[in-house]
Amino acid sequence: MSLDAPQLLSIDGSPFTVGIAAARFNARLTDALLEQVVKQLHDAGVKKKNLHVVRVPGSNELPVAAQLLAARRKPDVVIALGVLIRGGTIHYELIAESATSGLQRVALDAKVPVINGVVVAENLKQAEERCLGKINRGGEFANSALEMAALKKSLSQ
Ligand SMILES: Nc1c(NC[C@H](O)[C@H](O)[C@H](O)CO)[nH]c(=O)[nH]c1=O
Ligand SMILES: CC(=O)[C@@H](O)COP(=O)(O)O
Repeated sequence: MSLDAPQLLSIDGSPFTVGIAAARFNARLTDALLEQVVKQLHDAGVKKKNLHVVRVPGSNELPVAAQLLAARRKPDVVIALGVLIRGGTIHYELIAESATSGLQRVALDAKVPVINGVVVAENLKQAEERCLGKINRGGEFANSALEMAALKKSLSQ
């Protein structure tokens, strides 16, 4: 279990615009991740009007949604959220790989940081621990987003 996430740097989120794409697959868990992310961003000062949330069917659709958000909403950072749980076939593994490389591609092509907030779990218990339990992955994704938005801003000046 990975618990060694970096400490949040002291970052004022008030100047930032954030795009969030969240899958609807495994909705109880992705909704919880989304709540954690939004709470952390609000706590850091990100304004409600500067949060653009879109939903997609599953994690496979996240790269396109991230690309559309990056192009249409001009965010400082995009966060992609999904929960992939091993099924009976290797389908989840293929999606995990293509979503990961797709999200990175969008980030590099659009020159906008894209946070990979896709939880990939062997089973429901692992996924619940990360989205509903003592591991606050959503908060960690939000912190990464704030740090990358701040980095982008500082290097753009
Ligand atoms: N099995 C999971 C999926 N599967 C759905 C795909 O992401 C996609 O929507 C479908 O293949 C149509 O392109 N998605 C998740 O987010 N989590 C899963 O566990
Ligand atoms: C339909 C899916 O997204 C797929 O991952 C479901 O799992 P399975 O591998 O059992 O077909």
